[in-house]
Amino acid sequence: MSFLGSQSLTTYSLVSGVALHLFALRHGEWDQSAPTIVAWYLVITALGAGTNLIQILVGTASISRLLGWHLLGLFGSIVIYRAFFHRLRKFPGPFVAGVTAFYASYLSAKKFHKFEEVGKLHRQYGDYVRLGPRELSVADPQAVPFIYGPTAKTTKGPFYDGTQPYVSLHTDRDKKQHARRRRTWDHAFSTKALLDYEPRVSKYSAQLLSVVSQQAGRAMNVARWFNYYSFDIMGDLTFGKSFEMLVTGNDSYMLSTLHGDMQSLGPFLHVMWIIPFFKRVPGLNRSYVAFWKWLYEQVDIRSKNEPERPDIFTWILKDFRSRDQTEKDKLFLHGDAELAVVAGSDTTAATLTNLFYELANSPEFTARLQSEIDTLIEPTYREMAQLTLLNAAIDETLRLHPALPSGMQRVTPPQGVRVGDVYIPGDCLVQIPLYTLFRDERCFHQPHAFIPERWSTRPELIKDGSAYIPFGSGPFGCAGKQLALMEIRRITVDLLSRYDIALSKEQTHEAFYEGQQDVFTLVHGRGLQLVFTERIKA
Ligand code: HEM
Repeated sequence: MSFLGSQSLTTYSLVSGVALHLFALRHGEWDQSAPTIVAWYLVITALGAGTNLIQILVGTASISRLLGWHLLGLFGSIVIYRAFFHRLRKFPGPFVAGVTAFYASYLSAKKFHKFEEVGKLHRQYGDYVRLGPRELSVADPQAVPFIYGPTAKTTKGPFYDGTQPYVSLHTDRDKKQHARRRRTWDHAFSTKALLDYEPRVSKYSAQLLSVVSQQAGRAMNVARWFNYYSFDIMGDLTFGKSFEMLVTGNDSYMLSTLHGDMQSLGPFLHVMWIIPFFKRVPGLNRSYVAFWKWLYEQVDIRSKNEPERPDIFTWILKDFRSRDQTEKDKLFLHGDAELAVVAGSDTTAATLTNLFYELANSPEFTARLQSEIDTLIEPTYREMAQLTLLNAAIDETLRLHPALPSGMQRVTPPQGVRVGDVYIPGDCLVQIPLYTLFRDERCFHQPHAFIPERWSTRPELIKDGSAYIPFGSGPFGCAGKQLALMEIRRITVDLLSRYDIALSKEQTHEAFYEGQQDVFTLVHGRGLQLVFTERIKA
């Protein structure tokens, strides 16, 4: 005997799926709850099967069949809604992109060249492309102030929840709280604080010089050594000790874990609901748990050992100690420790690699740059900051190869955002692909060519400089920009004053470009083989 007819229960199952989507999942963000939702499904299914509940209710209907109808209702409703009723439906783009965020993941995973794939979509569909069900890629230079500018009404998107429960300054989505924390970071990068960091930067520059002197005349993978340089500096300025990679010549635990995670998780950054599984499911989370245990140990050691001269962590600890030191404060502290190393390393290393690639391809410009550098005897940070050609080369490198090539995710405010004639509805994800934008004819003449002079003697080659934001802009712009520039200038000056550079015979342009990987920041998977030759000065 059955309590309900099998037919009506099938209908209820289907309708329950539709209702779950329309009245619950369609509203708000559920990414962080994904493991809990899946766990509930498993529990209910097990209970239904284990207690013969279904048999009592419907006789012959099986739990798996009803679950099937429920899921059909749920996913059917999601697809129909996204394709035909969603507020972004009028924006052009591949049909699949509008239906599932896995499309953007597919673009990311395909050779890790999302910046190029998205560029192709813009050439096909125009400035506004629907890249995901709730996501727009915007390549309109006019949109920059509305999405990233100091007075933009946008907030950071769900991508930033990827580090939950650890919330760093970078991943803090609460604007007020972020502004409070940002003041601490701004102290850590004040002009005075930077002077404390200068001797450390010089020390690691000298270590890298020593490595280069041993390998001069032979092909050398500089991408690897620039990574060691930037990571060792950030280790020193955060944990009070270098990772010693410039000395040992081996990858540290931090670098290999970070790069491993970026490779495996990079493609999932558009489907953030998957990330919590990697943190909470036993077995899957082994590397995650081990990493944070290691990080806690480093923070603990650093907290008990104050360095002679203040470092970045001095400021973060000071703020932490002035607070109640609640569990939340501890999550902030450890989130910030990770951020300091992560934000400061790959970005700087990738920029150095790209800079040296461009310089090796521009011998005439590099010779002039060397002459400029030769005017300084023992260059200080302040003096290096005045080198016109050096600064122009860095700017031009970041234009052609932005360290965050696909831009930064933001959410539009409830009232939406208007850019000229285009209205972007509220509560949508927007992202400006910096790689595409910085190579836009509307912003720069000869946009694909490396012409540093556009930033010095030939400003007419810049049509719209306001779109150029390699360090971001507004309240969430890069906190460590001046440290990054100090590191880049120091090692560039030290190397170019002693060495000429050239691509090694084996290094092709294709391999260099193919090896660039977009995993939120840009990394050089295949490296860059350069040959350093001692300079013969007149
Ligand atoms: C060439 C090197 C660098 C580039 C191109 C760069 C670029 C950027 C960009 C575009 C952002 C905005 C990210 C977003 O909105 O999601 C950012 C944020 C940030 N960067 Fe950098 N960065 C570089 C080096 C550094 C260094 C050396 C540090 C030192 C720790 C650093 C610390 C930070 C921090 C703390 C944030 C978060 C700021 C906030 O949310 O208020 N960066 N960076």
